[in-house]
Amino acid sequence: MSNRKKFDISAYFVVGPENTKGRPVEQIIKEAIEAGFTCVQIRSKIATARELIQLTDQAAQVIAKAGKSQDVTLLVNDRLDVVLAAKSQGIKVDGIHVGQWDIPVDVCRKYLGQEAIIGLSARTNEIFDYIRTEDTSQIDYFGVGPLHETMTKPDCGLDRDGKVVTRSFEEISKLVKLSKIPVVVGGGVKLTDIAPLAQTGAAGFFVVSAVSEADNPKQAAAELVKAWRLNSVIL
Ligand SMILES: Cc1ncc(COP(=O)(O)OP(=O)(O)O)c(N)n1
Ligand SMILES: Cc1nc(C(=O)O)sc1CCOP(=O)(O)O
Ligand SMILES: [Mg+2]
Repeated sequence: MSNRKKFDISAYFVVGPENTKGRPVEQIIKEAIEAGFTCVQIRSKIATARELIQLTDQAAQVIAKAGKSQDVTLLVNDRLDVVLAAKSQGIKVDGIHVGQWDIPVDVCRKYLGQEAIIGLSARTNEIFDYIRTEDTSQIDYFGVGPLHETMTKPDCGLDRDGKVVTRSFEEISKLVKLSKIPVVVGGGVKLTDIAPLAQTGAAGFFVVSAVSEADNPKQAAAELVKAWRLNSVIL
């Protein structure tokens, strides 16, 4: 199912070793997947390239052991080099997530090919401009946020004055209606956000800490997935 025509970003887990309170990343990924998460992004600002390749390998193996290689999408944040190295080692990684200041989408597409899944994030108001002015045909989804200020990524949503600008459900609904590609929303997302978020028509939510820092990650993940399924307007 993880190809450009059919992939599921409804419950999207972003994680790296700095997010797990010292617990093994692969164990928490395993629990998130068992609980029904549909997409995993390996994201670390401290891990080396070799560590990121290893984490990607571990995630791919966990997904395969759960029998979900065709159902759960595995992406790497920022690092085209890591995706290429992982693929060259035979690791099943489906694509990359980049921001507007990262490796450009056309370069990712050139090296990863037409089958790869490429997500792009930007601040919501920039995405409105992006949708109006740019060709989005090479992008598979937009990652949008922050819904709330978050310690996981303190620099997200910063405006020119250094103030964090968060996104309203109304803005997200508007963006979802305008966008030709799916929109996944994150940034401080907690269980209580899932129902109103699902009602915006977004394709999904992404979280780091709501799962990775939970006392019981599997239970936290299961509650998020259940809430999304109960409230989603997308069938
Ligand atoms: C699904 C998703 N959406 C947004 C982001 C943020 O990407 P970016 O702005 O490039 O910031 P970093 O994650 O690289 O710090 C994301 N990673 N995933
Ligand atoms: C990786 C990332 N991107 C964001 C954005 O708004 O673009 S917020 C974010 C981190 C989200 O972590 P948590 O679920 O712990 O708040
Ligand atoms: Mg980035």
